[in-house]
Amino acid sequence: MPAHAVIAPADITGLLLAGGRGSRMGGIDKGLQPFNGEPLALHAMRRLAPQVGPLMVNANRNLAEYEALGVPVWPDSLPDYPGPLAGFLAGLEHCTTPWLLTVPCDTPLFPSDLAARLAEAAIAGQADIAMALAPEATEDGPALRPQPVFCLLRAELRDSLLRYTAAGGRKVHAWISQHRAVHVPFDRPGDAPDAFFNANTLAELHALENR
Ligand SMILES: Nc1nc2c(ncn2[C@@H]2O[C@H](COP(=O)(O)OP(=O)(O)OP(=O)(O)O)[C@@H](O)[C@H]2O)c(=O)[nH]1
Ligand SMILES: [Mg+2]
Repeated sequence: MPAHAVIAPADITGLLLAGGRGSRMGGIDKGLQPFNGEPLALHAMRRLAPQVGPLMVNANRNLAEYEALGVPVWPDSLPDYPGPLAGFLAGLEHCTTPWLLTVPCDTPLFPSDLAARLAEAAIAGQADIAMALAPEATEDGPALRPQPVFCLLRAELRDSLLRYTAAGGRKVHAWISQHRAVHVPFDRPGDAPDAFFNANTLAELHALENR
């Protein structure tokens, strides 16, 4: 790859991951839950759209409601809610751009420069995957934690992920570690410290609304 290569937004398909069970929310469809009066999925799509070219949604329930967002909706091809890698796979199976960017449906404040910074790091590191790192509070103070569902993936990884999941693999980190990956910290001065706050429970969702 030439050193001056860049990844343009049009080279990236944005994939909203909304295919989980939402069990910590009582089994409801997380992406359709209202956040400040509008579905979480709509907030995420609005933030994602200016950063990428094509958009798609991965969902396994209420497909018509996701289709109302006006973008293609793809369910998992793997049965039984095997986890986020099933969403990655659904995205890679339908992606026609060289890169795919995944974002989850439950993190409405994710950075507006997510795609640009992951893309820059992927090129600089000649990587096939770029994953976000975000500051999180721990007992020993703030630490940078991987955000495995915020991933920029080269579309050519599809066959690798097909093989990994067909063999029963379910762990995002284990699959990613088979590839050339870079980690991209989002803790610069000016980065919002709560950009990667996600809502797993309704209480967390309401707390996030009131920030
Ligand atoms: N396609 C697909 N996506 C999933 C699956 N499990 C989780 N995800 C997505 O991965 C992201 C992070 O998952 P979680 O925060 O654990 O969401 P969840 O699995 O719906 O919620 P819990 O059941 O409470 O764990 C979310 O965007 C989910 O929609 C799955 O089995 N299939
Ligand atoms: Mg889960």
